[in-house]
Amino acid sequence: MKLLRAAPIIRFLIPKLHQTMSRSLSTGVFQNSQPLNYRAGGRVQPVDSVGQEQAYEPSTGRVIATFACSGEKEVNEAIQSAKTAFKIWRQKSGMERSRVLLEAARIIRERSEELATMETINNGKSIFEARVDIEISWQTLEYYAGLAGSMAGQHVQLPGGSFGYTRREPLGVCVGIGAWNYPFQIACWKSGPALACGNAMVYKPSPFTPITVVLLAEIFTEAGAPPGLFNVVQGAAATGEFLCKHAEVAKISFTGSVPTGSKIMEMASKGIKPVTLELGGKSPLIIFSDSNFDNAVNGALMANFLTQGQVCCNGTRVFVQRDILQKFTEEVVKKVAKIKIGDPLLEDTRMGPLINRPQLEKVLAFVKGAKEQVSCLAVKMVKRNQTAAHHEVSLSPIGECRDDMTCVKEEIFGPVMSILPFDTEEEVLERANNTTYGLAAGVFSRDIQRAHRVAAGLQAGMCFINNYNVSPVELPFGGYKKSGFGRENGQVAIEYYSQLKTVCVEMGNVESVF
Ligand SMILES: NC(=O)c1ccc[n+]([C@@H]2O[C@H](COP(=O)([O-])OP(=O)(O)OC[C@H]3O[C@@H](n4cnc5c(N)ncnc54)[C@H](O)[C@@H]3O)[C@@H](O)[C@H]2O)c1
Ligand SMILES: O=CCc1c[nH]c2ccc(O)cc12
Repeated sequence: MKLLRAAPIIRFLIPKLHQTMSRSLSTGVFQNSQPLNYRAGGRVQPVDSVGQEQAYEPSTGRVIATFACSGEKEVNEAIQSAKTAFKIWRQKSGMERSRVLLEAARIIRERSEELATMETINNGKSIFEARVDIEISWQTLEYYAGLAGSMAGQHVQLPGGSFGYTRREPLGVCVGIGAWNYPFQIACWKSGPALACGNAMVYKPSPFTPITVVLLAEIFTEAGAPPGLFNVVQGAAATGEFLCKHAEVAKISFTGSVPTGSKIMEMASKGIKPVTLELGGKSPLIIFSDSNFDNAVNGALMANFLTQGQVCCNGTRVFVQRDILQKFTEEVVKKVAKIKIGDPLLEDTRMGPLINRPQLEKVLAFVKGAKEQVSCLAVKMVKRNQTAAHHEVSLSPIGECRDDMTCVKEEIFGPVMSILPFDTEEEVLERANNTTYGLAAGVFSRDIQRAHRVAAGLQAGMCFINNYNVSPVELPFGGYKKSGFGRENGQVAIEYYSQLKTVCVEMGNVESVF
């Protein structure tokens, strides 16, 4: 992961434009006062609703936004708005689309500090990490802007001078449904390739993190996107279902849990809609004793503790070769104890609060269960109660776990690392693959043949060798098995947001057999 310096941002000197969002915000101050739905190029209140949600600032437990969940009529309004924009956008050349995406990327870069601050306030991740998320976000738009101008088909010569060619065409109105752990970034991972291909999008963020995706919508408009190209509806499951069941939606790209992914696929199947499913994981990280020890320890930390451990591809099952197990565990415990937990807007904080209290309770229940399952368990537990209700994090690298423990089998989505000893390559590969998930995996070894052999044998869509949790936009990302299908990022994402038309051209006369 590239680390960013805190750059002074000129935007903060222009309070008129972005008054409510400036980096001068400290924890406990922000209060949303604007509509959080976005369609036809502006913020709107939904025309109907299915209940109400509240979004929190995790580090204080304060309600920062109260909003109506979009009902069926509002969802339809957003889709109609997207349809209108699609008619214009699909006619644009790749280079014209590219210019809009590049301008959006430029604005995001210019407003990075403000966007990162809002992401931190609403999600709880450290400002240090949020800056990286925003950097990856504008890079994503730049990357797909770069591809937009060169999307092309194939020319195929046929007998007698006839020929055929293929055209890569947009799908239409695409729906994006996102999770709360990377609110802004997930919206860019979906909208970047979708818009580059000529589609329009209606996006629904998680009700826990409704704020920053609306800023993205405003940025697209400011960058020159036709009104309605990128729309936002807010809400939870019911709103999501209206989107998935709508007859005029051409594609659904979903990021979230396996159970919800399964429901999305079922709804999409009724309308024969293609889906991309970016789901959960319980990924293995294999550390051989010939690894560079310090890199392996750092890799394990990167694999487990970013965004308070709430990362889909985290390498939470850390298999360590037995001869270095003790040294490795001691070093991890030592380094974990030094992780600076606290107010996520402070410069030196590296770990903020979990997203909310139910998530915290869930994580703590896993840790409690793990302690009960193994008598000689070495649990390093740092628990700091801050003044506010949600500001609590448990860091628990658990020594000498067994494969059959609940905390080893199930996705926890919190800062909990399970350390599992192993002896041989064959054994560890079998154990690493013994899961219904297949999102990511990692291997640390100095033996390059072994590293590549193990990567080839791992049943996971994203494999890291001698690093973990770096996600350059140039590389495709997505799961095997129950972790989903389809890919985000990389050139291949274009295939998931476009359809291929074949045109067959006759240059001679029609010879009828009748
Ligand atoms: N593979 C990836 O890229 C990736 C990235 C981030 C998170 N995740 C996974 O996401 C999960 C955590 O996120 P979460 O708690 O937000 O997941 P979730 O499945 O509860 O919710 C995800 C989104 O789906 C919506 N939703 C819920 N029920 C729905 C329904 N019936 N129809 C339509 N939409 C519905 C939610 O409102 C939210 O916007 C973890 O399992 C994590 O691994 C995966
Ligand atoms: O929580 C998931 C994190 C993640 C890291 N890199 C990528 C790339 C594409 C995604 O859809 C998710 C992720």
